[in-house]
Amino acid sequence: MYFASGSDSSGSAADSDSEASSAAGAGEEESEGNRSSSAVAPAIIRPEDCHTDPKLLKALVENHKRSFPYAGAFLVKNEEDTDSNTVTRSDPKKSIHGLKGKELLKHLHEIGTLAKITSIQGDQVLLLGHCRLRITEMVEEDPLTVKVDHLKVSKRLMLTLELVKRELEITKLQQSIAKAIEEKITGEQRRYLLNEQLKAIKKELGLETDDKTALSEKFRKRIESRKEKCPSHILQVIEEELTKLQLLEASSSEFSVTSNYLDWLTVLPWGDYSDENFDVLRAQRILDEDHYGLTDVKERILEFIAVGKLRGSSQGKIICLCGPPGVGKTSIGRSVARALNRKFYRFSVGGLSDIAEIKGHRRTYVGAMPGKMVQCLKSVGTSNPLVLIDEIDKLGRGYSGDPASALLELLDPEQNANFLDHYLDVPIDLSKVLFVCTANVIEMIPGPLLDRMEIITIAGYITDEKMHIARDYLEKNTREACGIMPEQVEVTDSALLALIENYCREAGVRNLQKQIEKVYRKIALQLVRQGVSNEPAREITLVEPSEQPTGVSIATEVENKSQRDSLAEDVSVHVIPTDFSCEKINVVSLTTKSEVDHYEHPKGVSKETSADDKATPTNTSGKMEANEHTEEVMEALVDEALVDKTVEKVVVDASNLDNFVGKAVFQPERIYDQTPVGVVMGLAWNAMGGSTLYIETAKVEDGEKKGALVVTGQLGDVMKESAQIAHTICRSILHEKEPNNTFFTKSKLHLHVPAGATPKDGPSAGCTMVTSMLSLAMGKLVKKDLAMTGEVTLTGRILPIGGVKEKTIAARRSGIKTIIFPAANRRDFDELAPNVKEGLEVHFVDKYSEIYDLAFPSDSQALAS
Ligand SMILES: Nc1ncnc2c1ncn2[C@@H]1O[C@H](COP(=O)(O)OP(=O)(O)OP(=O)(O)O)[C@@H](O)[C@H]1O
Repeated sequence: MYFASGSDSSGSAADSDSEASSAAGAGEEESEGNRSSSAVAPAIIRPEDCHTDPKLLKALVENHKRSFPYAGAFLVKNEEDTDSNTVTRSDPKKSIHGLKGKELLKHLHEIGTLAKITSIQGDQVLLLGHCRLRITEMVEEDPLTVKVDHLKVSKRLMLTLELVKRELEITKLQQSIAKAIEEKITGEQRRYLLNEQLKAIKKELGLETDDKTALSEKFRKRIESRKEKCPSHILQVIEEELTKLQLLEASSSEFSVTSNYLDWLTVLPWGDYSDENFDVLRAQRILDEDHYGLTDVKERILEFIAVGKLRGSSQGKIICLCGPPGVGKTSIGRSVARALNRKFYRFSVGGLSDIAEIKGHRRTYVGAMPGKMVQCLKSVGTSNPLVLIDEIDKLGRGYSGDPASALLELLDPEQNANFLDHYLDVPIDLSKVLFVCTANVIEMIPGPLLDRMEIITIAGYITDEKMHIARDYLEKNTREACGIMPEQVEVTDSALLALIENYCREAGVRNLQKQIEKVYRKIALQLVRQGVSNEPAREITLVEPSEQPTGVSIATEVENKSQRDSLAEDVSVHVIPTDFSCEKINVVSLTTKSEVDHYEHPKGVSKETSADDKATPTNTSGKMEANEHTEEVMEALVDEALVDKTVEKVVVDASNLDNFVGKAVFQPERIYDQTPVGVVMGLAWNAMGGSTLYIETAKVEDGEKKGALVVTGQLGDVMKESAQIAHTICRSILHEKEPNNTFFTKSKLHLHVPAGATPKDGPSAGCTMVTSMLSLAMGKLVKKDLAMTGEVTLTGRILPIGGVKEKTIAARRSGIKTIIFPAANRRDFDELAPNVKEGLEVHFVDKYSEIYDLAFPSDSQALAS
């Protein structure tokens, strides 16, 4: 950096962070404006490194003594800017001090600063910068004295001003923010302080306790009332947790975990039991009240209650109600709870795969919850509810733990006295809980669970039972739910029968219930359309002729007139113009307000006019006078209307059923009235109930060594094997019956089981397949209205099958008169209700030869093949 000395003096100067160098004084004449001087120093040089030019110092001292002590200071140009020959990189200071006059001037910046010499001590000069200068010409060489121009700087000032303004704004903003924050903090502090003071005062006065104390009080109060009944280990845990709660900071997460835990612990009904009712007669009445039939199921339940009565408690058994959907498993469970006077809780475990649903989460998890059983106890408020676990056969596969094992721990009477929920972490006694499970198929229930269950099977209903259920339970409930009076509707037996047989053929009655609901919804709409409302207020609309041919009307609500008197109090009368002749007064109908609004006016009557008139009852006396007899006639007609328009009953019978529920969904199961050669009816069952099915066999082609069998109809492996077995047996039977018949060795057969889209499996169609193939081989028709079921072995033995009741019901539904069952199933059949067995000819067989005799009686019609 370089400094220039004052105008008429010269010298050198240096300040603390820059280096002084030489300067040249200027002549007297420059003092007014053009002053010249110079000082040279390289950057980053310490004061001790400074070179003092005695001539320059002397000039500066002289200047300082005068009344105008100024010098000019100029920066040395950067090395790059200067001539490298003159100022070398290695020693710029030395080089610059060696220069004089013009040479030196060349290395100085043209612009410099006018500086006041404030003090000179020894060879140290203190300068104070004032304004900018520009060197114009050199006056003296040594010390360098130059003429200068004083520069005005207005543009820079403007820029500086802008910067200053900006800085000012920023400072102001910062100040206001700081102020706001400060105010907020002090406000909050104030509020907090005041609140704390208030709390302290209230506490002192005994008006309020703090949050922690209030919470602890709440938990203590809850448990206080059942301290006697609550197990001691639970009380101990509660006490420990309460102490812990007092030590925790109310805002900490641990505090909320502990208080939640205490909430659960104290809310459970420890030792609270509902008084069990073991009155068998009452139970029977309740069960009959809720369900038709199901005698064996009810009997089993009553036995169970009777044992409970003798023992004094009913625990120790898990009942499992098993049967197709909609047969009333869930609702039976609900009835049992009612009969025993236990609270009812239901949860489904279908698809359940997380054992936390049963056992709860550990408390360490965020959002941890106890399992279903603890939730159940909380919601029912007693320790001995009836818990219905639905869909136990559809339990999911666990990804963390096995849900079946968790259920076992819950259900097993041996284990559940000390059931441990992960969340509660204290043993709970569930031994007084009565568990009832439901399932569609027993086979899918996990073995260890099944082992501990008392299975009660509900097979499904026959038409007759469905009729009773529909008539006495479903229809009644639905009618009430729809707000329809019994006298307003009649659903005939034929309609119900058609509904059951053609629309809802499944084992249960859920679909039947839906269809009945559909019928009643339609009836409700029909009744409303007819203008019947079961609401108390009713309106009668009369149509009064307009005397004006333009259609201007006297339509109004007739109030306080004689008509009104003749009606019930809650009936009002609307008069709407229809005709221009005053003789014609029509009672439109007994109607609701909405019907009045939608009333179609006859031609010639302006709807708008009528509507307006109707809305604003005007003085109609003039018009009424014009039709003196109107009132009289109307009165008579209203009376008549009341008599005539009593509610028309809606009758639903088989002929108009499809107006209510659409076209029938089911075609009759029977495809053939008399099965042709090669076709035999079999019986099948699955989770949905029983059904009949046909086994059809046809010949594909003939020829030496062509004997073979193809099967179709989505048959499973077991059923395919059954077909192979049947094919083999048929050969030996045919050989025995007709030794010369070579049908099976020469014919390629095709066996099909409709319906082709439904997958089927199981061995129970074995005997039916044999019969079907033999019928074809011998060209004999099978006995009419015969159905059979039974597994067949290679030696012709008939093995038992499942679903006897379902199959019997299905056979009855299809109008079958004779059924063949395996002899081993006789017991199952004997257990069936008499109404299920009624009118059926049933044969129990051990060997296929017996079936043969039944299926092809000696007088059967033989057809030529
Ligand atoms: N015997 C019956 N008497 C009167 N109503 C019955 C009878 N059986 C079933 N119901 C009625 O049928 C409806 C369906 O019954 P529910 O829901 O109990 O069937 P579910 O066997 O539990 O079916 P899912 O296996 O699909 O759960 C209920 O409204 C029930 O009241």
